[in-house]
Amino acid sequence: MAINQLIVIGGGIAGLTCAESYSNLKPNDKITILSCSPILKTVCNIQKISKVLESFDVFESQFTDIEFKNPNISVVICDVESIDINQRIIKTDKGEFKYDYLSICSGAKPNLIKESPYLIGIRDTETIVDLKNRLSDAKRIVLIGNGGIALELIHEIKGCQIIWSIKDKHIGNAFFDKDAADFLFRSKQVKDKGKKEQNEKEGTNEEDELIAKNNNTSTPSNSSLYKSENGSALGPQWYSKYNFTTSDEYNKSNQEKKYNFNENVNIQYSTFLDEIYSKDDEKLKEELINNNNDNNEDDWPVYVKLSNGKLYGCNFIISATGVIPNSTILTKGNNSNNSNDIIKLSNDGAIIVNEQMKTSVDRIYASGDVCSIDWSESEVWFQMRLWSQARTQGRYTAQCIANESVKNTPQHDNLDQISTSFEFELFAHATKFFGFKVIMLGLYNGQGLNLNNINQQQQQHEENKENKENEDDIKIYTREIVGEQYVKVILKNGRLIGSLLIGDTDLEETFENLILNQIDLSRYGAEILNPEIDIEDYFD
Ligand SMILES: Cc1cc2nc3c(=O)[nH]c(=O)nc-3n(C[C@H](O)[C@H](O)[C@H](O)COP(=O)(O)OP(=O)(O)OC[C@H]3O[C@@H](n4cnc5c(N)ncnc54)[C@H](O)[C@@H]3O)c2cc1C
Ligand SMILES: NC(=O)C1=CN([C@@H]2O[C@H](COP(=O)(O)OP(=O)(O)OC[C@H]3O[C@@H](n4cnc5c(N)ncnc54)[C@H](O)[C@@H]3O)[C@@H](O)[C@H]2O)C=CC1
Repeated sequence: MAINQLIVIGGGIAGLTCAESYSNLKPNDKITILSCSPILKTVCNIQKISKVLESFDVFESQFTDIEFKNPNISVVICDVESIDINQRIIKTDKGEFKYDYLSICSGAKPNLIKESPYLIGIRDTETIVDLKNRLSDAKRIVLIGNGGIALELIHEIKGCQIIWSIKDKHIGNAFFDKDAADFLFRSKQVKDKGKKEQNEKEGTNEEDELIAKNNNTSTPSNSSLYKSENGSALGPQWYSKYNFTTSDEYNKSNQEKKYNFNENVNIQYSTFLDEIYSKDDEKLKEELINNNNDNNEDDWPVYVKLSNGKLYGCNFIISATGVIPNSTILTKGNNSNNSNDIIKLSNDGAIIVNEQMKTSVDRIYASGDVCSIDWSESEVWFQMRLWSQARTQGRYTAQCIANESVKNTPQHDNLDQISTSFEFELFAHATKFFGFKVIMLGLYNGQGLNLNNINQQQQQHEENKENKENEDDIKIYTREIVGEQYVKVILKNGRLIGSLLIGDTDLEETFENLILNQIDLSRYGAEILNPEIDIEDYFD
């Protein structure tokens, strides 16, 4: 029986899941993980929320723990430089490695909008340590971006002013439409107010909680040995381990000024970052003369000019503006940047894989943030660069490689099936924003539908307080209790195709079943969201 050598590049969630799943499927094969970070990401405490939704914790494991647990896995800490696809050799700073099969799980890095020593991105533990250090004496920062990281940071960073520049008209555009974003925004204010009142009543304050939280902060590990490379992406609720209060505020035990979201966050809607000026930049002097100087009474190390002409001095800038897939390890030396390129990439630079997670090169597979998937035939699944998808893809890739390796051999019939393409049938994501549980199912935001129609319909909904059918036979129903929960469903031709659930709604399992079963719900109309009715009774 031939023993295959599988090489996995990357020790993030996709890489480790791929390596461990393959190890279970083919315990006699050899697996080598090449990672520039000695800290690998493992998943623990997996809890099934529904058929497709699960929550889990992500732990940082030493590579020696992984080798101990899986005798056929070895880990080499190295920097992969390029891949000779003809000789099937991987070139690294620690020498060359030959593979029979290769799984590229090299993740992504922050897409920084400008180069500046005052501008940082957030990805791994190291970048968080940098953020924490910079915050310790910061009075004002500028946050650019309106996606997952920005939403988390705006909720967590306390004690300094944040100028939040977003290119959209509402917050959280990467995840939410205006309706849902407004709900979150208003609910956060209600929640903050309630918390403040309760604290005052009980004589506790936010600082006590933060001190407790800070005491629990584990020593951050050095996640990457290579300065030029990033470590693995942080885990769910990564921020709960850290306290992002500036020491200035934090150390004043009897401070008068309490944190207040409205006062501390200045949102600049529909703006882009135009320029960054260091304080001794000649052009800055001109800008300061021309600009209304109200925002800049202090002397700041760096200044930011936004597209609306406003100039803000600040201590530093966070660019939370998406990611760039780490695909150059495969393209280097293989692509020449023309249409005949051997390695097929998507527009955003990710490695395109087919329905077997195989790249355009034989024996090379890819999964997680580095890959691009557009083969799913399901109308209600789409790719987003998330933990849950990286895990599913890593497992499915292991299955595909194992299937391929036993093709036309007697072992074929004995191979376990731990994953199928069914895992790409329904988009499902469970997370938390502003302290609220958030569940996204299917086309929860009307992705790929005629959004103008949907938006118009939502406007009508606001004006008329009733939903109307549009040309595409798409109906959107929403219900909300400010500060508690928000429920949105999207129906196409009477069938549920997406749902967004914020707060403890207990509806995830029911709606997931309704999307998967594609039952015609037309006759229920808006009743589908009537809280007096137990919707499950209808469909038992
Ligand atoms: C701050 C933050 C918060 C997030 N929060 C959530 C969340 O709440 N929920 C959610 O679902 N998703 C979240 N995500 C997204 C999620 O973390 C990623 O989608 C997921 O971790 C991707 O996993 P991956 O294994 O593909 O990549 P990564 O975790 O980036 O791992 C890539 C690995 O490849 C290695 N590597 C890269 N280049 C090389 C090289 N040349 N040589 C050797 N090794 C290399 C890296 O060291 C790393 O080990 C968050 C992301 C960030 C940055
Ligand atoms: N709870 C969760 O599920 C979380 C998931 N993540 C994931 O981590 C990854 C990284 O997060 P983010 O960086 O927040 O990416 P993101 O994709 O969530 O959001 C990127 C944001 O940057 C904006 N943007 C892009 N280019 C810009 C430019 N030039 N100027 C101004 N704005 C620009 C986009 O409009 C968008 O609002 C994403 O894949 C995200 O899905 C991150 C945090 C939390």
